[in-house]
Amino acid sequence: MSFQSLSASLAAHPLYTFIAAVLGYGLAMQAIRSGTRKRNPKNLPLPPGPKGYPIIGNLFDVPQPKDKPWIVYDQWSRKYGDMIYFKVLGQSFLVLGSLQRTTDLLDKRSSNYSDRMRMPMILEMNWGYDMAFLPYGQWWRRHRKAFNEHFHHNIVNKYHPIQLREVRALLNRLLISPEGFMHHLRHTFASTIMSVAYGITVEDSSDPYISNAEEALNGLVEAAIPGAFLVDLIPALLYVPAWFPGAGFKKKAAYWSKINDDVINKPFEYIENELKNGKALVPSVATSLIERLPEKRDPLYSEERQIAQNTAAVAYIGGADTTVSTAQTFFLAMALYPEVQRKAQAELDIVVGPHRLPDFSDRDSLPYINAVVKESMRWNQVAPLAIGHMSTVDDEYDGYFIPQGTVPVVLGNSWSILHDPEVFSNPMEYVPERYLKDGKLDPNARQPECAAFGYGRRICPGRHLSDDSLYLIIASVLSVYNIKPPIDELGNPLKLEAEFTSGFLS
Ligand code: HEM
Repeated sequence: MSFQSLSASLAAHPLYTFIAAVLGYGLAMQAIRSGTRKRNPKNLPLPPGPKGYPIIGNLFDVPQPKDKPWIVYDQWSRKYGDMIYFKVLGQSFLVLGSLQRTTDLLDKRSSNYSDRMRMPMILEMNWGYDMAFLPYGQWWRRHRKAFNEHFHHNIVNKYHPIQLREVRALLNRLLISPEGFMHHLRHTFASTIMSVAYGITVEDSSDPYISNAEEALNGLVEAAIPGAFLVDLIPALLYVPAWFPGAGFKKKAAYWSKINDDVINKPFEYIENELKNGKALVPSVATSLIERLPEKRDPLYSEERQIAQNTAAVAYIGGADTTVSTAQTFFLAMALYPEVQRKAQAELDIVVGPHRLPDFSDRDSLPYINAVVKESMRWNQVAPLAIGHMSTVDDEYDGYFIPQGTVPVVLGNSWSILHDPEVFSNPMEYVPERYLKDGKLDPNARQPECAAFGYGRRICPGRHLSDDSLYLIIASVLSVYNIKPPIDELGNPLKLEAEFTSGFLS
């Protein structure tokens, strides 16, 4: 074989293509980095972090999504400080490990730190409809505005009747089959948010709307931590054929993409058709958005329809899995901390009494219950690294250079912030008393809301709805049930240990 034919057949070999893509990408990123040096005229240092290798950077140091990355970053913070900078294949990451850092950058400079990393895997999975992954700009703003109109602080009380109905149904399901509490909680939130978003009442969790959305979320949990799939770091891999070893991500992406199609289209089209046929529907986010669409011949119609469709789907997707996770945390905490449970029930006995169930009007009179809601948010965060923010221009901060260009993904380590032993003594313990002073909520205590819902202009817009749901579940369940550990065959309580899953949502 001649040298030319050998090199020609090598060039056609997929492994060669792969290696060339990795090296090419690494070299391109090195070139961008040299460009970065030119943009740093004061020659400021980058923030500290683990030293990496040329081209691959810290590829072998970064924790995998299954390894609870927030805990690893928390340990790194002790070595490098509360700003850790590292690179993987040219992509820069900046992990912020304290409230001061997230406030300075993500809140106070949020006009610069509100973009999102382009994640090819997420887009391949058809998540482009979810505003959580949209780049900062006009298209995102239009989505956020449509969403806020239905979920801002002063409007969420219109969903109280749905929340009351669903939480009471939960109490009934818990009575019939208490051992299924994990499933019942999931059903309650899915059903609540389905009613809010589409006005659809879901009788059973095997309902295809719910099972589709849950399957879509399973994919998101796997893929949404930056770097979880190599293709996010080496977008050239998108062009590798699906049969190529290591290109399994393509099959996964195609599967989830189809599921997402159904999540976006099916319930929305159902509501659209029912309205077209003149059916009287329960008012919902979807009906209100559809009724306000411009005429079909209006040039804005198709964009506005897409925003409406995306907004309803995102309400469901953003709301179904997050709050349920915090409610499950609450159940675990009650089984582990009976004394906390007893105090919460004593408060309910005095304020609500034995003849009715608590409702939203009781909330201001239940400081201990409110503290339990807060501690359930803090003890284990649903989204411990929030969602990565990205800067749009170069920045100087505290004597460091923070480059745009290769664009640092800025991860607020909410877990570190809410487990800082200087602020929360014994942070691994579940202690609602941290938020109380003289029997009232202490306004000076650090609130978990400062980090649990993310930061700046991207802060979670569903937080008010979620807070109401959590309060009602916690107050209602504790007013009629005791939560205890399971028992063994001799009737002795099993020893429980708190253990949380890893991934984008914990
Ligand atoms: C315990 C409950 C919840 C938690 C802990 C939570 C947490 C978060 C976090 C950490 C972010 C990322 C913020 C950032 O980028 O800095 C976020 C974004 C978002 N959340 Fe939530 N969330 C919860 C409930 C909900 C609910 C109930 C909804 C919908 C009704 C929702 C809808 C969204 C949306 C649409 C975004 C994207 C915002 C954007 O990128 O502009 N979330 N959430």
